[in-house]
Amino acid sequence: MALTGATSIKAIAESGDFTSFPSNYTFTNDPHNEADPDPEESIPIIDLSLLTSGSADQRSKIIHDLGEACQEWGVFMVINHGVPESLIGKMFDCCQQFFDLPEEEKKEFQGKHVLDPIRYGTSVDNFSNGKVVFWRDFIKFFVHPEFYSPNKPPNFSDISMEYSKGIHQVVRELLKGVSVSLGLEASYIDNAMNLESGFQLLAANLYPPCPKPELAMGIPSHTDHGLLTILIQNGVDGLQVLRKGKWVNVKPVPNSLVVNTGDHIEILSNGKYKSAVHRAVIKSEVARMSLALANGPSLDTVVTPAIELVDEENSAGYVGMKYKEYLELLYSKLSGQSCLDHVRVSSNLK
Ligand SMILES: O=C(O)CCC(=O)C(=O)O
Ligand SMILES: [Fe+2]
Repeated sequence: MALTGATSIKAIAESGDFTSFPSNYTFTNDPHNEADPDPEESIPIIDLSLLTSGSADQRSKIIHDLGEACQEWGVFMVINHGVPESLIGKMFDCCQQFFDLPEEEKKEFQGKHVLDPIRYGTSVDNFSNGKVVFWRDFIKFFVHPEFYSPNKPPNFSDISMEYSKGIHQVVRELLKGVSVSLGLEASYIDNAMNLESGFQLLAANLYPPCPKPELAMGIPSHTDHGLLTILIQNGVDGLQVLRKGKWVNVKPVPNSLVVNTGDHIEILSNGKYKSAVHRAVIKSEVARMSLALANGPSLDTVVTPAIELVDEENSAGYVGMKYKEYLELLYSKLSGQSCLDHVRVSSNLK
């Protein structure tokens, strides 16, 4: 089989047609340094029901924990989030059915432009300018404020609409807590980021079984562009987050949502909360699937550090940029690598 970027990883993995591992899948930039198998601290857990309906004491404890999770980790798990397990199960079923479609049918969804609302692809966006192909197929679609979805399988659209609405609700609640943790009004981020028309991008990632998982990479080290990304997986681990210079394996507790901070939380908080650096490794003999739902400001919002967080001691560390322009820069010029350096005020590197 010809190993070109246009061939899905699923088709390649299923063909089993390797005499030696193809060099264009061998990833060397980000050496596969092992994550610490037994880290001293574990990833924080936030009980959302205490944030939304706990006592005043419980609420202030959770807000404190949430602030600490954002500041110290950039990743945390949310339990009692209210998104039904059955709905999550249906989402995975739909995504599996999508990836199981014949190649020609999936290719109908290949976008031409990086901001096309539905994009099926392999490796990473705009990968053709890079030499390494990552061990991942994806389908990405915009679900808010306008809703798009592939029309195959037939119930994909209904299920993903229900799922993304449920997640938007969770994100808006979390961002109330994040606002208070920054010393701002609870509705601050919701208003400043125009979350009523906030941009949501749903990405389903498929990482098929790999004959040499130690040589390949699913998604290399990166940060996400939005405010918060909500991630769930099909029970197979592979997400790692960089903490204090070391990769930490994320092992979600049952029925939790994994949340990571994105670039626009870093900008808005004037660098108090950093955008989480993470990657997806290939480890398993079985297929891994993850659903990453990026939740950002509205596309027209010009994001700057919150004025309340800027003073003589803490000058603004980032220049304002419209979120849409940020995305265009990220995807068309920078091939999905972090854009933060472009908005960071260089005299204020933290
Ligand atoms: O599959 C994962 O665990 C990570 C996915 C991810 O980082 C992304 O889609 O941006
Ligand atoms: Fe990511």
